[in-house]
This record gives sequence, structure tokens and C-alpha cells, in this order.
Amino acid sequence: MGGPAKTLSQLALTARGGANPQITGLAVDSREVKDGFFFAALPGTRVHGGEFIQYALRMGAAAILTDAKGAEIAAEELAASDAALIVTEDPRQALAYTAALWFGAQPEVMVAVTGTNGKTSVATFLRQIWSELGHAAVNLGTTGVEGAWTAPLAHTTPEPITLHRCLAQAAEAGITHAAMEASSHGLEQRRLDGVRLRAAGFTNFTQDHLDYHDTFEAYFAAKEGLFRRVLPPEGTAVINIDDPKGGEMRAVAAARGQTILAVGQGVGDLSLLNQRFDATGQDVRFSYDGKVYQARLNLIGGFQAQNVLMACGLAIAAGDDAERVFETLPHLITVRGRMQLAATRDNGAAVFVDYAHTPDAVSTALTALRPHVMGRLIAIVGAGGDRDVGKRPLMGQAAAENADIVLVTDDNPRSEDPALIRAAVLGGAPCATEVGDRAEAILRGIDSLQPGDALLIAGKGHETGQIVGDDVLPFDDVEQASVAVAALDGRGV
Ligand SMILES: CC(=O)N[C@H]1[C@@H](OP(=O)(O)OP(=O)(O)OC[C@H]2O[C@@H](n3ccc(=O)[nH]c3=O)[C@H](O)[C@@H]2O)O[C@H](CO)[C@@H](O)[C@@H]1O[C@H](C)C(=O)N[C@@H](C)C(=O)N[C@H](CCC(=O)O)C(=O)O
Ligand SMILES: Nc1ncnc2c1ncn2[C@@H]1O[C@H](COP(=O)(O)OP(=O)(O)OP(=O)(O)O)[C@@H](O)[C@H]1O
Ligand SMILES: N[C@H](CCC[C@H](N)C(=O)O)C(=O)O
Repeated sequence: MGGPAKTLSQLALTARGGANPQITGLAVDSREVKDGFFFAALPGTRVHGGEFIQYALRMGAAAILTDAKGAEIAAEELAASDAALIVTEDPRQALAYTAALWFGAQPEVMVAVTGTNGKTSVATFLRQIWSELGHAAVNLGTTGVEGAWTAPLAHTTPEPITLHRCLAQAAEAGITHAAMEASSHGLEQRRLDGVRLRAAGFTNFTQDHLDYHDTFEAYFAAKEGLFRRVLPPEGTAVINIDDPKGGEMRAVAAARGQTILAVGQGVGDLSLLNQRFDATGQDVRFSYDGKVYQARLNLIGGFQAQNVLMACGLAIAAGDDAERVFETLPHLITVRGRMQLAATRDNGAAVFVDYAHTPDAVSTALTALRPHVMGRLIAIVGAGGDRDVGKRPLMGQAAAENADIVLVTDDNPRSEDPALIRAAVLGGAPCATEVGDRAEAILRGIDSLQPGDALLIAGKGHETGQIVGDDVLPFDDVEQASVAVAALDGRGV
């Protein structure tokens, strides 16, 4: 994949001294370098990639891309080598454009969506809409590549080499439409800079990832990069103007000359007017271009209507007819691990699995379940290890404020002591019950369900493993829920 060797100049790169070798492949990790490769030695969060230039040269690298620091670290080895050297202030951006040129093809219609919560949901709904309209479509993000062509992904927004390899494979497989998620890490690290977008969406902005971005301002600046840098001026920005940061994002996009399509509740170009909830979903009324529409959504959770409207806005912005887009809405199905009905007890009580792993998502998910539930709302929450520590008590608080009963349990403790993470979550939910073992928490939560009650198991959604230290132990909330219901109600799974 990537075709035959290309010279540096074919990749729009200029090396010091004008060297122009043939490149046989690209690598961002020195351990993947082979003879004739281009190695991007990037400044890292733990170490500078310049430390691995010596190894890459030994493996036969024909060209090295780095910044001044990387060139300084490997000055001696570079001087002794005849590999071409490209030094730039922003090697991550250069890598993104190089990967785009190397792999060449991208699906013809590409859009991206950013925001703290809702990216996977919007991208998945958009892919479903496109598929209903007859387009060969995929969505790419936290749940991998899904749709007419599938592949696993390790990141929500893959690094440029993986991303462009994947886009080129999708294009070669006949995929014409792709909706991708733009994570703040991905934007900040310029992973999307070489992607040709027609439209981009902004869902919302609340607390997450402050372990990486340090401040809210830096976190927002990363997200803004989608409209400030990646989406071209002729693209359409689909903005949720209900979010307190929506106005700011709209101003960034407008200043760049992008067309704005505002989505909101009772305001905006695509405006949600009413919602009526029942046990299996909701009926929605909305307006677009001066006309009022009504549609059935077989989706649980009021916020999913906002995500659906954002997906509609992106489909329209990317070129589809609005009336035809709206006709697809009754066919949309639950996104894996997002307000997914995992099991139902014999007494009718329902168990939902959801990926809420931020304070706002926990409160949104629980608030959204209320109108679908007659009895009590029980929540199981936990927070991930090696992630934003500030969000832990806030997640506990969000659960305590919006559920009738809360159980605090483990969610990917990674390298941390799970008891300390639980203690931090319990700090915001002092009345909660602590049950470290997640399977036991699920069993106890389900055991307590009475007729009309519902249980929300938050945090892991589609995930299939519990990360403890360096081990990934098989664990699937949906599976655990159905096993527990079967055991308690005396049926086979
Ligand atoms: C924090 C973060 O985003 N790190 C990403 C970053 O790596 P880094 O800066 O930490 O790398 P490093 O370990 O300091 O090493 C520096 C450089 O040396 C290279 N290296 C390292 C060792 C070696 O032997 N040889 C070598 O060449 C590395 O490939 C790297 O380019 O650049 C790497 C290459 O592009 C990424 O793989 C890596 O993602 C790591 C694995 C990661 O877990 N990222 C997560 C946090 C992430 O990106 N998450 C987002 C957000 C999800 C969400 O919204 O919830 C996502 O898009 O998935
Ligand atoms: N529009 C929304 N507003 C607030 N919360 C939402 C919204 N959409 C989804 N959520 C909550 O966030 C959770 C994660 O949703 P989703 O996976 O779509 O977001 P994401 O941005 O892709 O997250 P990540 O990048 O971390 O995977 C959902 O399970 C739900 O609890
Ligand atoms: N993309 C998010 C997912 C978090 C999911 C939750 N289960 C956790 O492990 O904290 C992250 O890596 O921060």
C-alpha cells in the first residue's frame, strides 16, 4: 500500500543540501524502519524521537524528518550518514502532508466531528444516514472503522501513516463517504492535517483530558484547530450553538470564511423543537429551512436527537438533499455501547450500557434516561486510571445528583491503585456503595432492580477489556449484564 517508491520531491519535501532519494516506505516508530524508509523523528511526550534516529539510520532509513532539537540530538550520526535530512519547526504537520501524498487516495466525501462527547455517535449516525441513501460509507474512530468496510483502530484519531493507509484502503475498496472523529490529541498532534474535509462538526465542550492538555484553554485551542486549520475556508462548519462554547467556535469558522450551519434547540438553521419519549425511543419535531418535520427515532436519550441533527447537518453540508436525509431517520439504530439496551429482567426493568466517562456525559446519560423510566434509576460508575484525575469526584457527583442509587466500581485502573481511584469518585458521591469488582457491581445493581426501574452501567460502552496494569482482562459490560440477568432470572444466556 502506498504504491511504488517516491522521491522526496514527489512528496513535496525539501532536504538540506537538495538530496532527493527514493523513499520505499514511511515510519513514525524507529522499530518499523526498513531499507530506504522515511523516518519521522517527532518530539514526544516521554522522549524525543531524535533519540531513535541512530537506530533508524542503522536500519537503512533514506530520509529523516525532524525538528531542530531532533537534528541536534542526532547531529553526529546524521553528519556521518548520507541520509537526507528535513528539518522543520512542525514535523508532525509535515508528516501529515507527507502521509497524505504517499498514500494518495481518500474517500471523495470526508467530514470530521470534534467535541468532548458525541463524536462516535454523530459519526456513526452519519454513516448510517449515508448508507441508507445508497452511498458506500464508513465511520472511523473509537469503535474502529465501521460500515461498508471494517478495520480495527488503536486510536480515536489514528496517527497520519495509519490514518492515510486506512483512507487509501477504504477508497480502493470503493468507499466514497467517510465520517471521522477528531480527538483533541489528534488535532493537537496534527494527525488530521492532510485530510481533505468538506465539512466539520462541533458537538460540545466540557471537562476531559486535562492530564494531557493541562488547561481548559489549551484543550479548547486543540479542538478549535479543526475549524482554524484543517477544514478549508470553502468547507461548512456544523456547530452546536446550544453549547456555551458554540458561539466561539462559530466565530472561528466564520472568520475563516466557512459556511455555518447552526444546530440547536429552538434556535439555529437545524432546530430541535420538541421531543416526546417512550420506552423504546422518541418522536422528534424539528425545523430546517423554514419547514417543520417530524420523525421517529428508535433511540434512547434526548441527547441522541442532538447528535442525530448534527449528523443530518453534516450530511446536508456534504452534499445530500435535506428531505432525503430526514427520511432516513426512523432507520437509525443504537450506536454500540451508547445508551444500548443490554438486557431486560423478567420484571420489565431495563439495563443500559453507556460510554459516559466524563462528568458531563454521566449527568447527560442519567438525565436522558429519566423520561424513559417509571421507577428508580440506578447507576454504576467508575473512572479510568492514568487519565484526568480532576474529573473523578465530578463523575461521582454527577452520578449522585442524577441517580437514585449509585455503585462505584473499577473502570480500567491501568497503572494506578483502583482503591484510590474509587475513593476519588466516592469523594463526589459519599452516599454511594463501593463494589470494586465490576462484575459483582453489575450483578448487585441488576439484583436490586424492581419493576419500572432501570440501571445504567456507565464508562466502558463498547469496550471488551478491563485494563489492569499492563494486562487487558476480557470484560464486556453488555455480556456481563446478560449473564447476570440470566443467572438472577433463572434462564440460559
Ligand atoms: C499522548 C499521546 O497522544 N501520545 C502519542 C504520541 O506519542 P508520544 O509523544 O507519547 O511518544 P513518545 O513515547 O514520547 O515517543 C516519541 C516518539 O518516538 C518514537 N519512538 C519511540 C520508541 C522507539 O523505540 N522508537 C521510536 O521511534 C515514537 O513513535 C514517537 O513518535 O505520538 C505517537 C505517535 O504518533 C502516538 O502513538 C501516541 O499515542 C499514544 C499511544 C496514546 O495513547 N494516545 C492517546 C492518549 C490518544 O491519542 N488518545 C486520543 C483521544 C481519545 C479520546 O478522545 O478519548 C485518540 O485519538 O485516540
Ligand atoms: N451530545 C452529547 N452531549 C452530551 N453527552 C453526550 C452526547 N453524546 C454522547 N454523550 C455521552 O458521551 C458518551 C460517549 O459518546 P460518544 O462515544 O459518542 O462520544 P465521543 O466523543 O466519541 O467519546 P470518545 O472520543 O471518548 O470515544 C455517551 O455514551 C453519552 O453518555
Ligand atoms: N478515550 C477515552 C476513553 C475512556 C474510557 C474509560 N473506560 C476509561 O478507561 O477511562 C480515554 O482513553 O480517555
